[in-house]
Parts: sequence; structure tokens; C-alpha cells
Amino acid sequence: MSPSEMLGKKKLHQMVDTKSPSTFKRVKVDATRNFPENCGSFVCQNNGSKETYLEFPSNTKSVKVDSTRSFPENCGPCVPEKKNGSDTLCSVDSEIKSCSEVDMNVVGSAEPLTVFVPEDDLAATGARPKEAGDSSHQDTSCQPTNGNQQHEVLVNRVLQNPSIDTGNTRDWFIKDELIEPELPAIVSQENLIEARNEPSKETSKRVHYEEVPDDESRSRVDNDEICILSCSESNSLKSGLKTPSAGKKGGKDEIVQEEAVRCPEPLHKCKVIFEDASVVKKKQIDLGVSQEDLRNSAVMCGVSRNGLSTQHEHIQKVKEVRETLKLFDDEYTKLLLEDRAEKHEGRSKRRIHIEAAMALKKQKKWVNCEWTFGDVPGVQIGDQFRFRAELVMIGLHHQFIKGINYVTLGRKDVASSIVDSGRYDNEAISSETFIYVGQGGNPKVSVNERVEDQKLEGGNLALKNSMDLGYPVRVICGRQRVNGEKNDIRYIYDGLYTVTKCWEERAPTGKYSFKFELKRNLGQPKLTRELVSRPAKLQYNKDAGMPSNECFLLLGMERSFNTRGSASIEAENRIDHDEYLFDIGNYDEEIPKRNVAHNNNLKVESNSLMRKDEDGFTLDALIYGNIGRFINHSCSPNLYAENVMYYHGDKRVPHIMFFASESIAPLEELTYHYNYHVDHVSDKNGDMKRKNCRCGSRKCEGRMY
Ligand SMILES: C[S@@+](CC[C@H](N)C(=O)[O-])C[C@H]1O[C@@H](n2cnc3c(N)ncnc32)[C@H](O)[C@@H]1O
Repeated sequence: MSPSEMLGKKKLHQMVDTKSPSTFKRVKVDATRNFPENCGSFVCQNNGSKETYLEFPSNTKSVKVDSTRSFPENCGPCVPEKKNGSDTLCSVDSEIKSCSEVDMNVVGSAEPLTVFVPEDDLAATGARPKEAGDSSHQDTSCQPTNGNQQHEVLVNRVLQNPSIDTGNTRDWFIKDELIEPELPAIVSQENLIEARNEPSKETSKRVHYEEVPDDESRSRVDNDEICILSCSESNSLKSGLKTPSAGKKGGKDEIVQEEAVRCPEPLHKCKVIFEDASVVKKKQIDLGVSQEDLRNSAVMCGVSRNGLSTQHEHIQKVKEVRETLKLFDDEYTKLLLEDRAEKHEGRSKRRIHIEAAMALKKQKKWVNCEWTFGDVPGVQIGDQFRFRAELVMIGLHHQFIKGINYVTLGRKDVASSIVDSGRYDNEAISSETFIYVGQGGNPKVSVNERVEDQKLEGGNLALKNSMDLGYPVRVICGRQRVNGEKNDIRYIYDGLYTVTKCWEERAPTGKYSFKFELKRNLGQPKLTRELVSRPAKLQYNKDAGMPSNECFLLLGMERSFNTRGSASIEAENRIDHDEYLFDIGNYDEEIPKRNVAHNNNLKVESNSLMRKDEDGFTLDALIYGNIGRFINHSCSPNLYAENVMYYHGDKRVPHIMFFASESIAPLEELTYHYNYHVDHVSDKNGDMKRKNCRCGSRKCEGRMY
């Protein structure tokens, strides 16, 4: 069952299809004729069992088409229109004249495509109308349905012979398969409007308007006028606000207001809220979906991985994300080492993580660049990151610095994600609800700036709009780790939340702050709450002698070392089976020395620290040990080891614990990096030892040491 079937087609998740070239095949069409520019943004074709969509450039010419004909049903919801010098798309409500149909051939396509051309422009195309009765090129899926006269023409002799290159060709895109795009529901706080990208049902699905008494509507929509409109690939729409004629029961709908609205991304249906108080009617569209349903739907969308329709696609996306993060590790480590080699006096001013991310951007290695509401493909709840740059590269949050990430939808800014960095006084209400303090006026953040009242603008306004519209917000928690090192932060993807309340409150500074209540959407995998607990500082449980709110996995490694000092010496004598030896304790150097060839950042920060040999101990798991000793080495490991102290405070004999450095699929082998260094391992006689590595990872250089 496809995710959309699972969801009963109620997709809340909003993923804007930016028509990434990677999902399209390039075709060449003749640009000497302008007719496609004048037509709708989609042309569909029945190509055997598949339907294909031809996408037209958005710099369209002015055109008016006949809304009484239902061609937009089949050929895309909108038809471009030029108004006041700027491109807009008219909705099917708009004043429309007439349109005709032509065929064109696309190189590589067996069938001609049928497109619609305004009659006025037919002459300009030089296209020859097809003989009446000749149905050889008819595409049933694109037929106007009201029997209006069709002008079907063959327009492109050049393209019938693809070998002739006129030098006037343009690249367009054609989808190689029908992917049902995920255009999730657009919701208001109390209402859910299902918006699907199904052009063929566009007209029949148009939302009905329900008249709501003025007093009720005022409390519900506050002088806003709402209507549902179409918008398409040119990222803009012209909305016609349609209301039943005032006072005329059963009267014909009429457009009382028209307004051009720019959409940030193509959407097929938009809810447009007109804030012009002069508009008479107030309406609310009630599809009977509660806020609770909405929150569940949001979660469901998350589960469906943003519409990635198969498990295969999901796994593929996870791999892409991992690959990007690994490449980032490589680049980051490279730049870090370069920076250290430059021997900066004092602290380096370079922001290496951002530099590394930008280098990957240049190489087009970022993933999920399209704007997404809801979960992000390939990213799972609980995933952890070291840098905000990593969040940006994988599309979880699009801001390197700012905590609230938002996009303009219609005329409103709407938040898609927030980073709860722990620098504001956010508080937990329960394990599923917390209060997020708006941005601005925080002396902890803007140290040199005067503390002022927060303003309802930018991110704060976007969060309020998210509340009004009921959009899900991704929450990423930035938390300092247990060792309390200043820069040792982890960003953890906590899941989708809904903003449920917003108010102003006087802060301890005496200035006003905006506060937002966020509730975690239901049905999401539970996180160890402590991992993202608020306030940020991790607590130390004195009785247990261990961190009380850090999640860790204890393998129960038995003590296979003996009393102080003697194991170091003894380990040297066991060097021939050194693969089972694990040095522990007393790490005192910060610069990675043994790890330079290993670019997994998590390793760099853990096992890369150098031990004071004279003081340390070594675990020998050859004869006695627990399951940890069966973990093989890999050059692309999925675990990393940490020293963890509990039961006692002797740093020389910490427990070694393994943590997942990425999501691990069931039955996937657990591996960590042994941190050997090629040509740096010798036997007890001092002779260099070699061991081939058989981890099989793409990054493997063939030798373990
Ligand atoms: C700690 S043990 C790991 C478990 C071991 N494979 C076993 O089955 O008992 C280390 C031993 O596994 C071998 N080993 C682990 N990872 C390896 C790799 N990537 N390539 C070659 N040998 C590996 C080492 O040579 C060593 O003999």
C-alpha cells in the first residue's frame, strides 16, 4: 500500500516540488514557435500506461483562456496570464476567453503531445489546424469536455525529424514517470483543506464556500476573507476571490476581489487570506477536521517520509543524507587540519563548518534543497548533528544562524523549523509540550545590543502564522553534552510540533518577549526525553555517580585489566593479538593525532585524543570479554566509542561505551573505527606490522594498519 493510500489521501505534509532536474528527462522542443509559452504549465499525455507531464517555462506570454471549458482539469490547473507587467497565473475563476489544442512532437517521445493554444496565437505559430475528424493525434486525457470546437494542429515539422537542429531549441523537462507529487493539505487552525496535485480532478474538487455568520466569522477568521485558488509552476497565482452574490440566495458566484499573490513555490491549491477589511463576506471552510486530526495527519505525513512512495526511495534518501554528512566530515576535517597547520595565533577566526558546507554546496552535494514542511526525507527523529551547517545541508533547517526558519507563502511568512538552542529561556511544560521564546531582545544572544521588546515580525510572526494555519514545525534541539565543553553541542531532530498558543510576556529584563506553546505531534517515535530536556544543562546524579539525563547504551564491558599500572606493560607483551586490545582512560590531548586519516567527525572527537601512556590501562578482550569484542573495524563505522564514568571517579578506568553515529537498520553490522594508523603499528620487537582491512566500505583504503 502506498503511503498516500495509507493516509487515505489526507496528506498534510507540504512538499513543494521544485522540479529538480534530476527527476526529469531533458527533451528538446522547437522554440521557434512560441505556442507552448501561451499554454498551461502542464501538458499531459497518455503514454501507454504512463502519463507524462511536459512542463513549460514560466516566462509566459499573456493569454486568456476559456474557463467554461474544463481543459485545465486535464492540462494543469492554471494558465499563465500577464497582468501589469508581471507574470501571474489566472485561476479557473478568472476572466477567460478561448483556447485551442495543438499537437507537438517531442524528441524521444513516441506520441505527440497535445497542448492548448489560445486561438489568437494560433496564427502566430503558423500551425496548421488538423483536419476535422482526424483523431490520430488526439489525447483523450487532454480533451476539453464541453464540446467546444477544437483546433488541433500539427505545429512542428522540424521536430518530426529530430536530427535537424535548428539552433533554436530550448531545454524543457519531461517527467519520465508519473510521480504523485506530495502537495499536502493546507490547513487553518480549525480546518483542513485537502489539496492534492491531481490536475484532472481540479475542478470537481474545488472547495465549496460555506457562509458563516459575521459575528462567528469574526471570532474565527478575524476579518479575513478566504478562498481556495489554484497556483502553478510559475510560482505565482492570480487569485479571484469568489463569493456567492450578497443577498441573492442561490445567486451566481461572482468575483469580488482579485489579487495577484506570489507563491514561493508551486502549489496547486492555495488558501489565500485577504486581510482587507472592506471585503464584505467572511467565510470559513470547514471540512470537519479537528486540530487533533491535524496533528495526527502531520505525523502520518512524517511517517510517509514526505511521500517517498516506496521503502526503496526512503532507503535511497537516507543514503543520500548520510553520504552528504560523510562528505561534510571529510571536508571539515581537511579544513580543520589545514587551519591547524597554519598555526594561527590564538583562536582561529575561520568558521570551518560553514566553509565545509559551502564547499559541498558548490559541488551540489546538498540534499533536500526544496522547501519542505513536515519531516525531511532521509532524516529520522533522534538523528544527531554536530553543526547547524549539517542541518542546512540536508534541508532540516535552512538557516546557519537564525533559530526560526520561515518561508513566504502567499503573503504570509510561515515557519517550517526552529532550533531550540538552549540560549533562550525555553521551558518544558511536559514531556510533549514546551514554551519557545521568540527571537530578539535576548542579552545572551545579542550581547552588544540594547535589549528591547521583541517585535511581532520575522520569525516571531512566522511562528504565529504557523499557529494560525496549523502548519507543523520541525523542532531541532541543540544541547550541550555531558562533559560540559563549551563547543560540544549536539543538534537532535526532535520531530514535528504544532504551535498551539502565542502570547506576550514581560521577561526578567523588563522587556516583552513573545512566547509560543508547542505541542509535539502525536504518534511520533519517542525520544529519550532527557536527550532534549529543557533546561539544557545535563544533570549529574551524585548518588549513581553518573549522568542522570544522558542517554547511553551500556555494553557491560567486564574489567579485563588488572591493578594499576601493570596492564600497560602487560599489554605490550600481548601485542601479537593486539586487535583485541583497547586503550582506555587518561586522555589529555585535544588534537587528533592517530586519527588524521579517519574523517568521521565523531571519531575525531572521541578516540582521537591521546592517552598518557604511563598512566593508562588497556582492555584485552581476547580471552575474556563481552559481546563488544566481536565488533569489527570499519573505515565507515556506524558506532563510536566513548569513555563513560560511573560507579567511581577514576578517569583512568572509564567504561567504554558504544554509541550509534547514524541510524542503523535492523541486521546491519555494528562497526567502529579501531583507530589504527597505517605504518604506525609495530610488534614487540619494534618491527612494523601490516594488516589488510576487509571492511568493504567505499572509503576503505585497504589497510587497517
Ligand atoms: C575485536 S575482534 C573483532 C571480532 C572478530 N572478527 C571475531 O570474529 O572474533 C578483532 C579481530 O577481527 C579482525 N577484524 C576486525 N575488523 C576487521 C577488518 N575490517 N578487516 C580485517 N580484519 C578485521 C581483526 O583482525 C581481529 O582479528
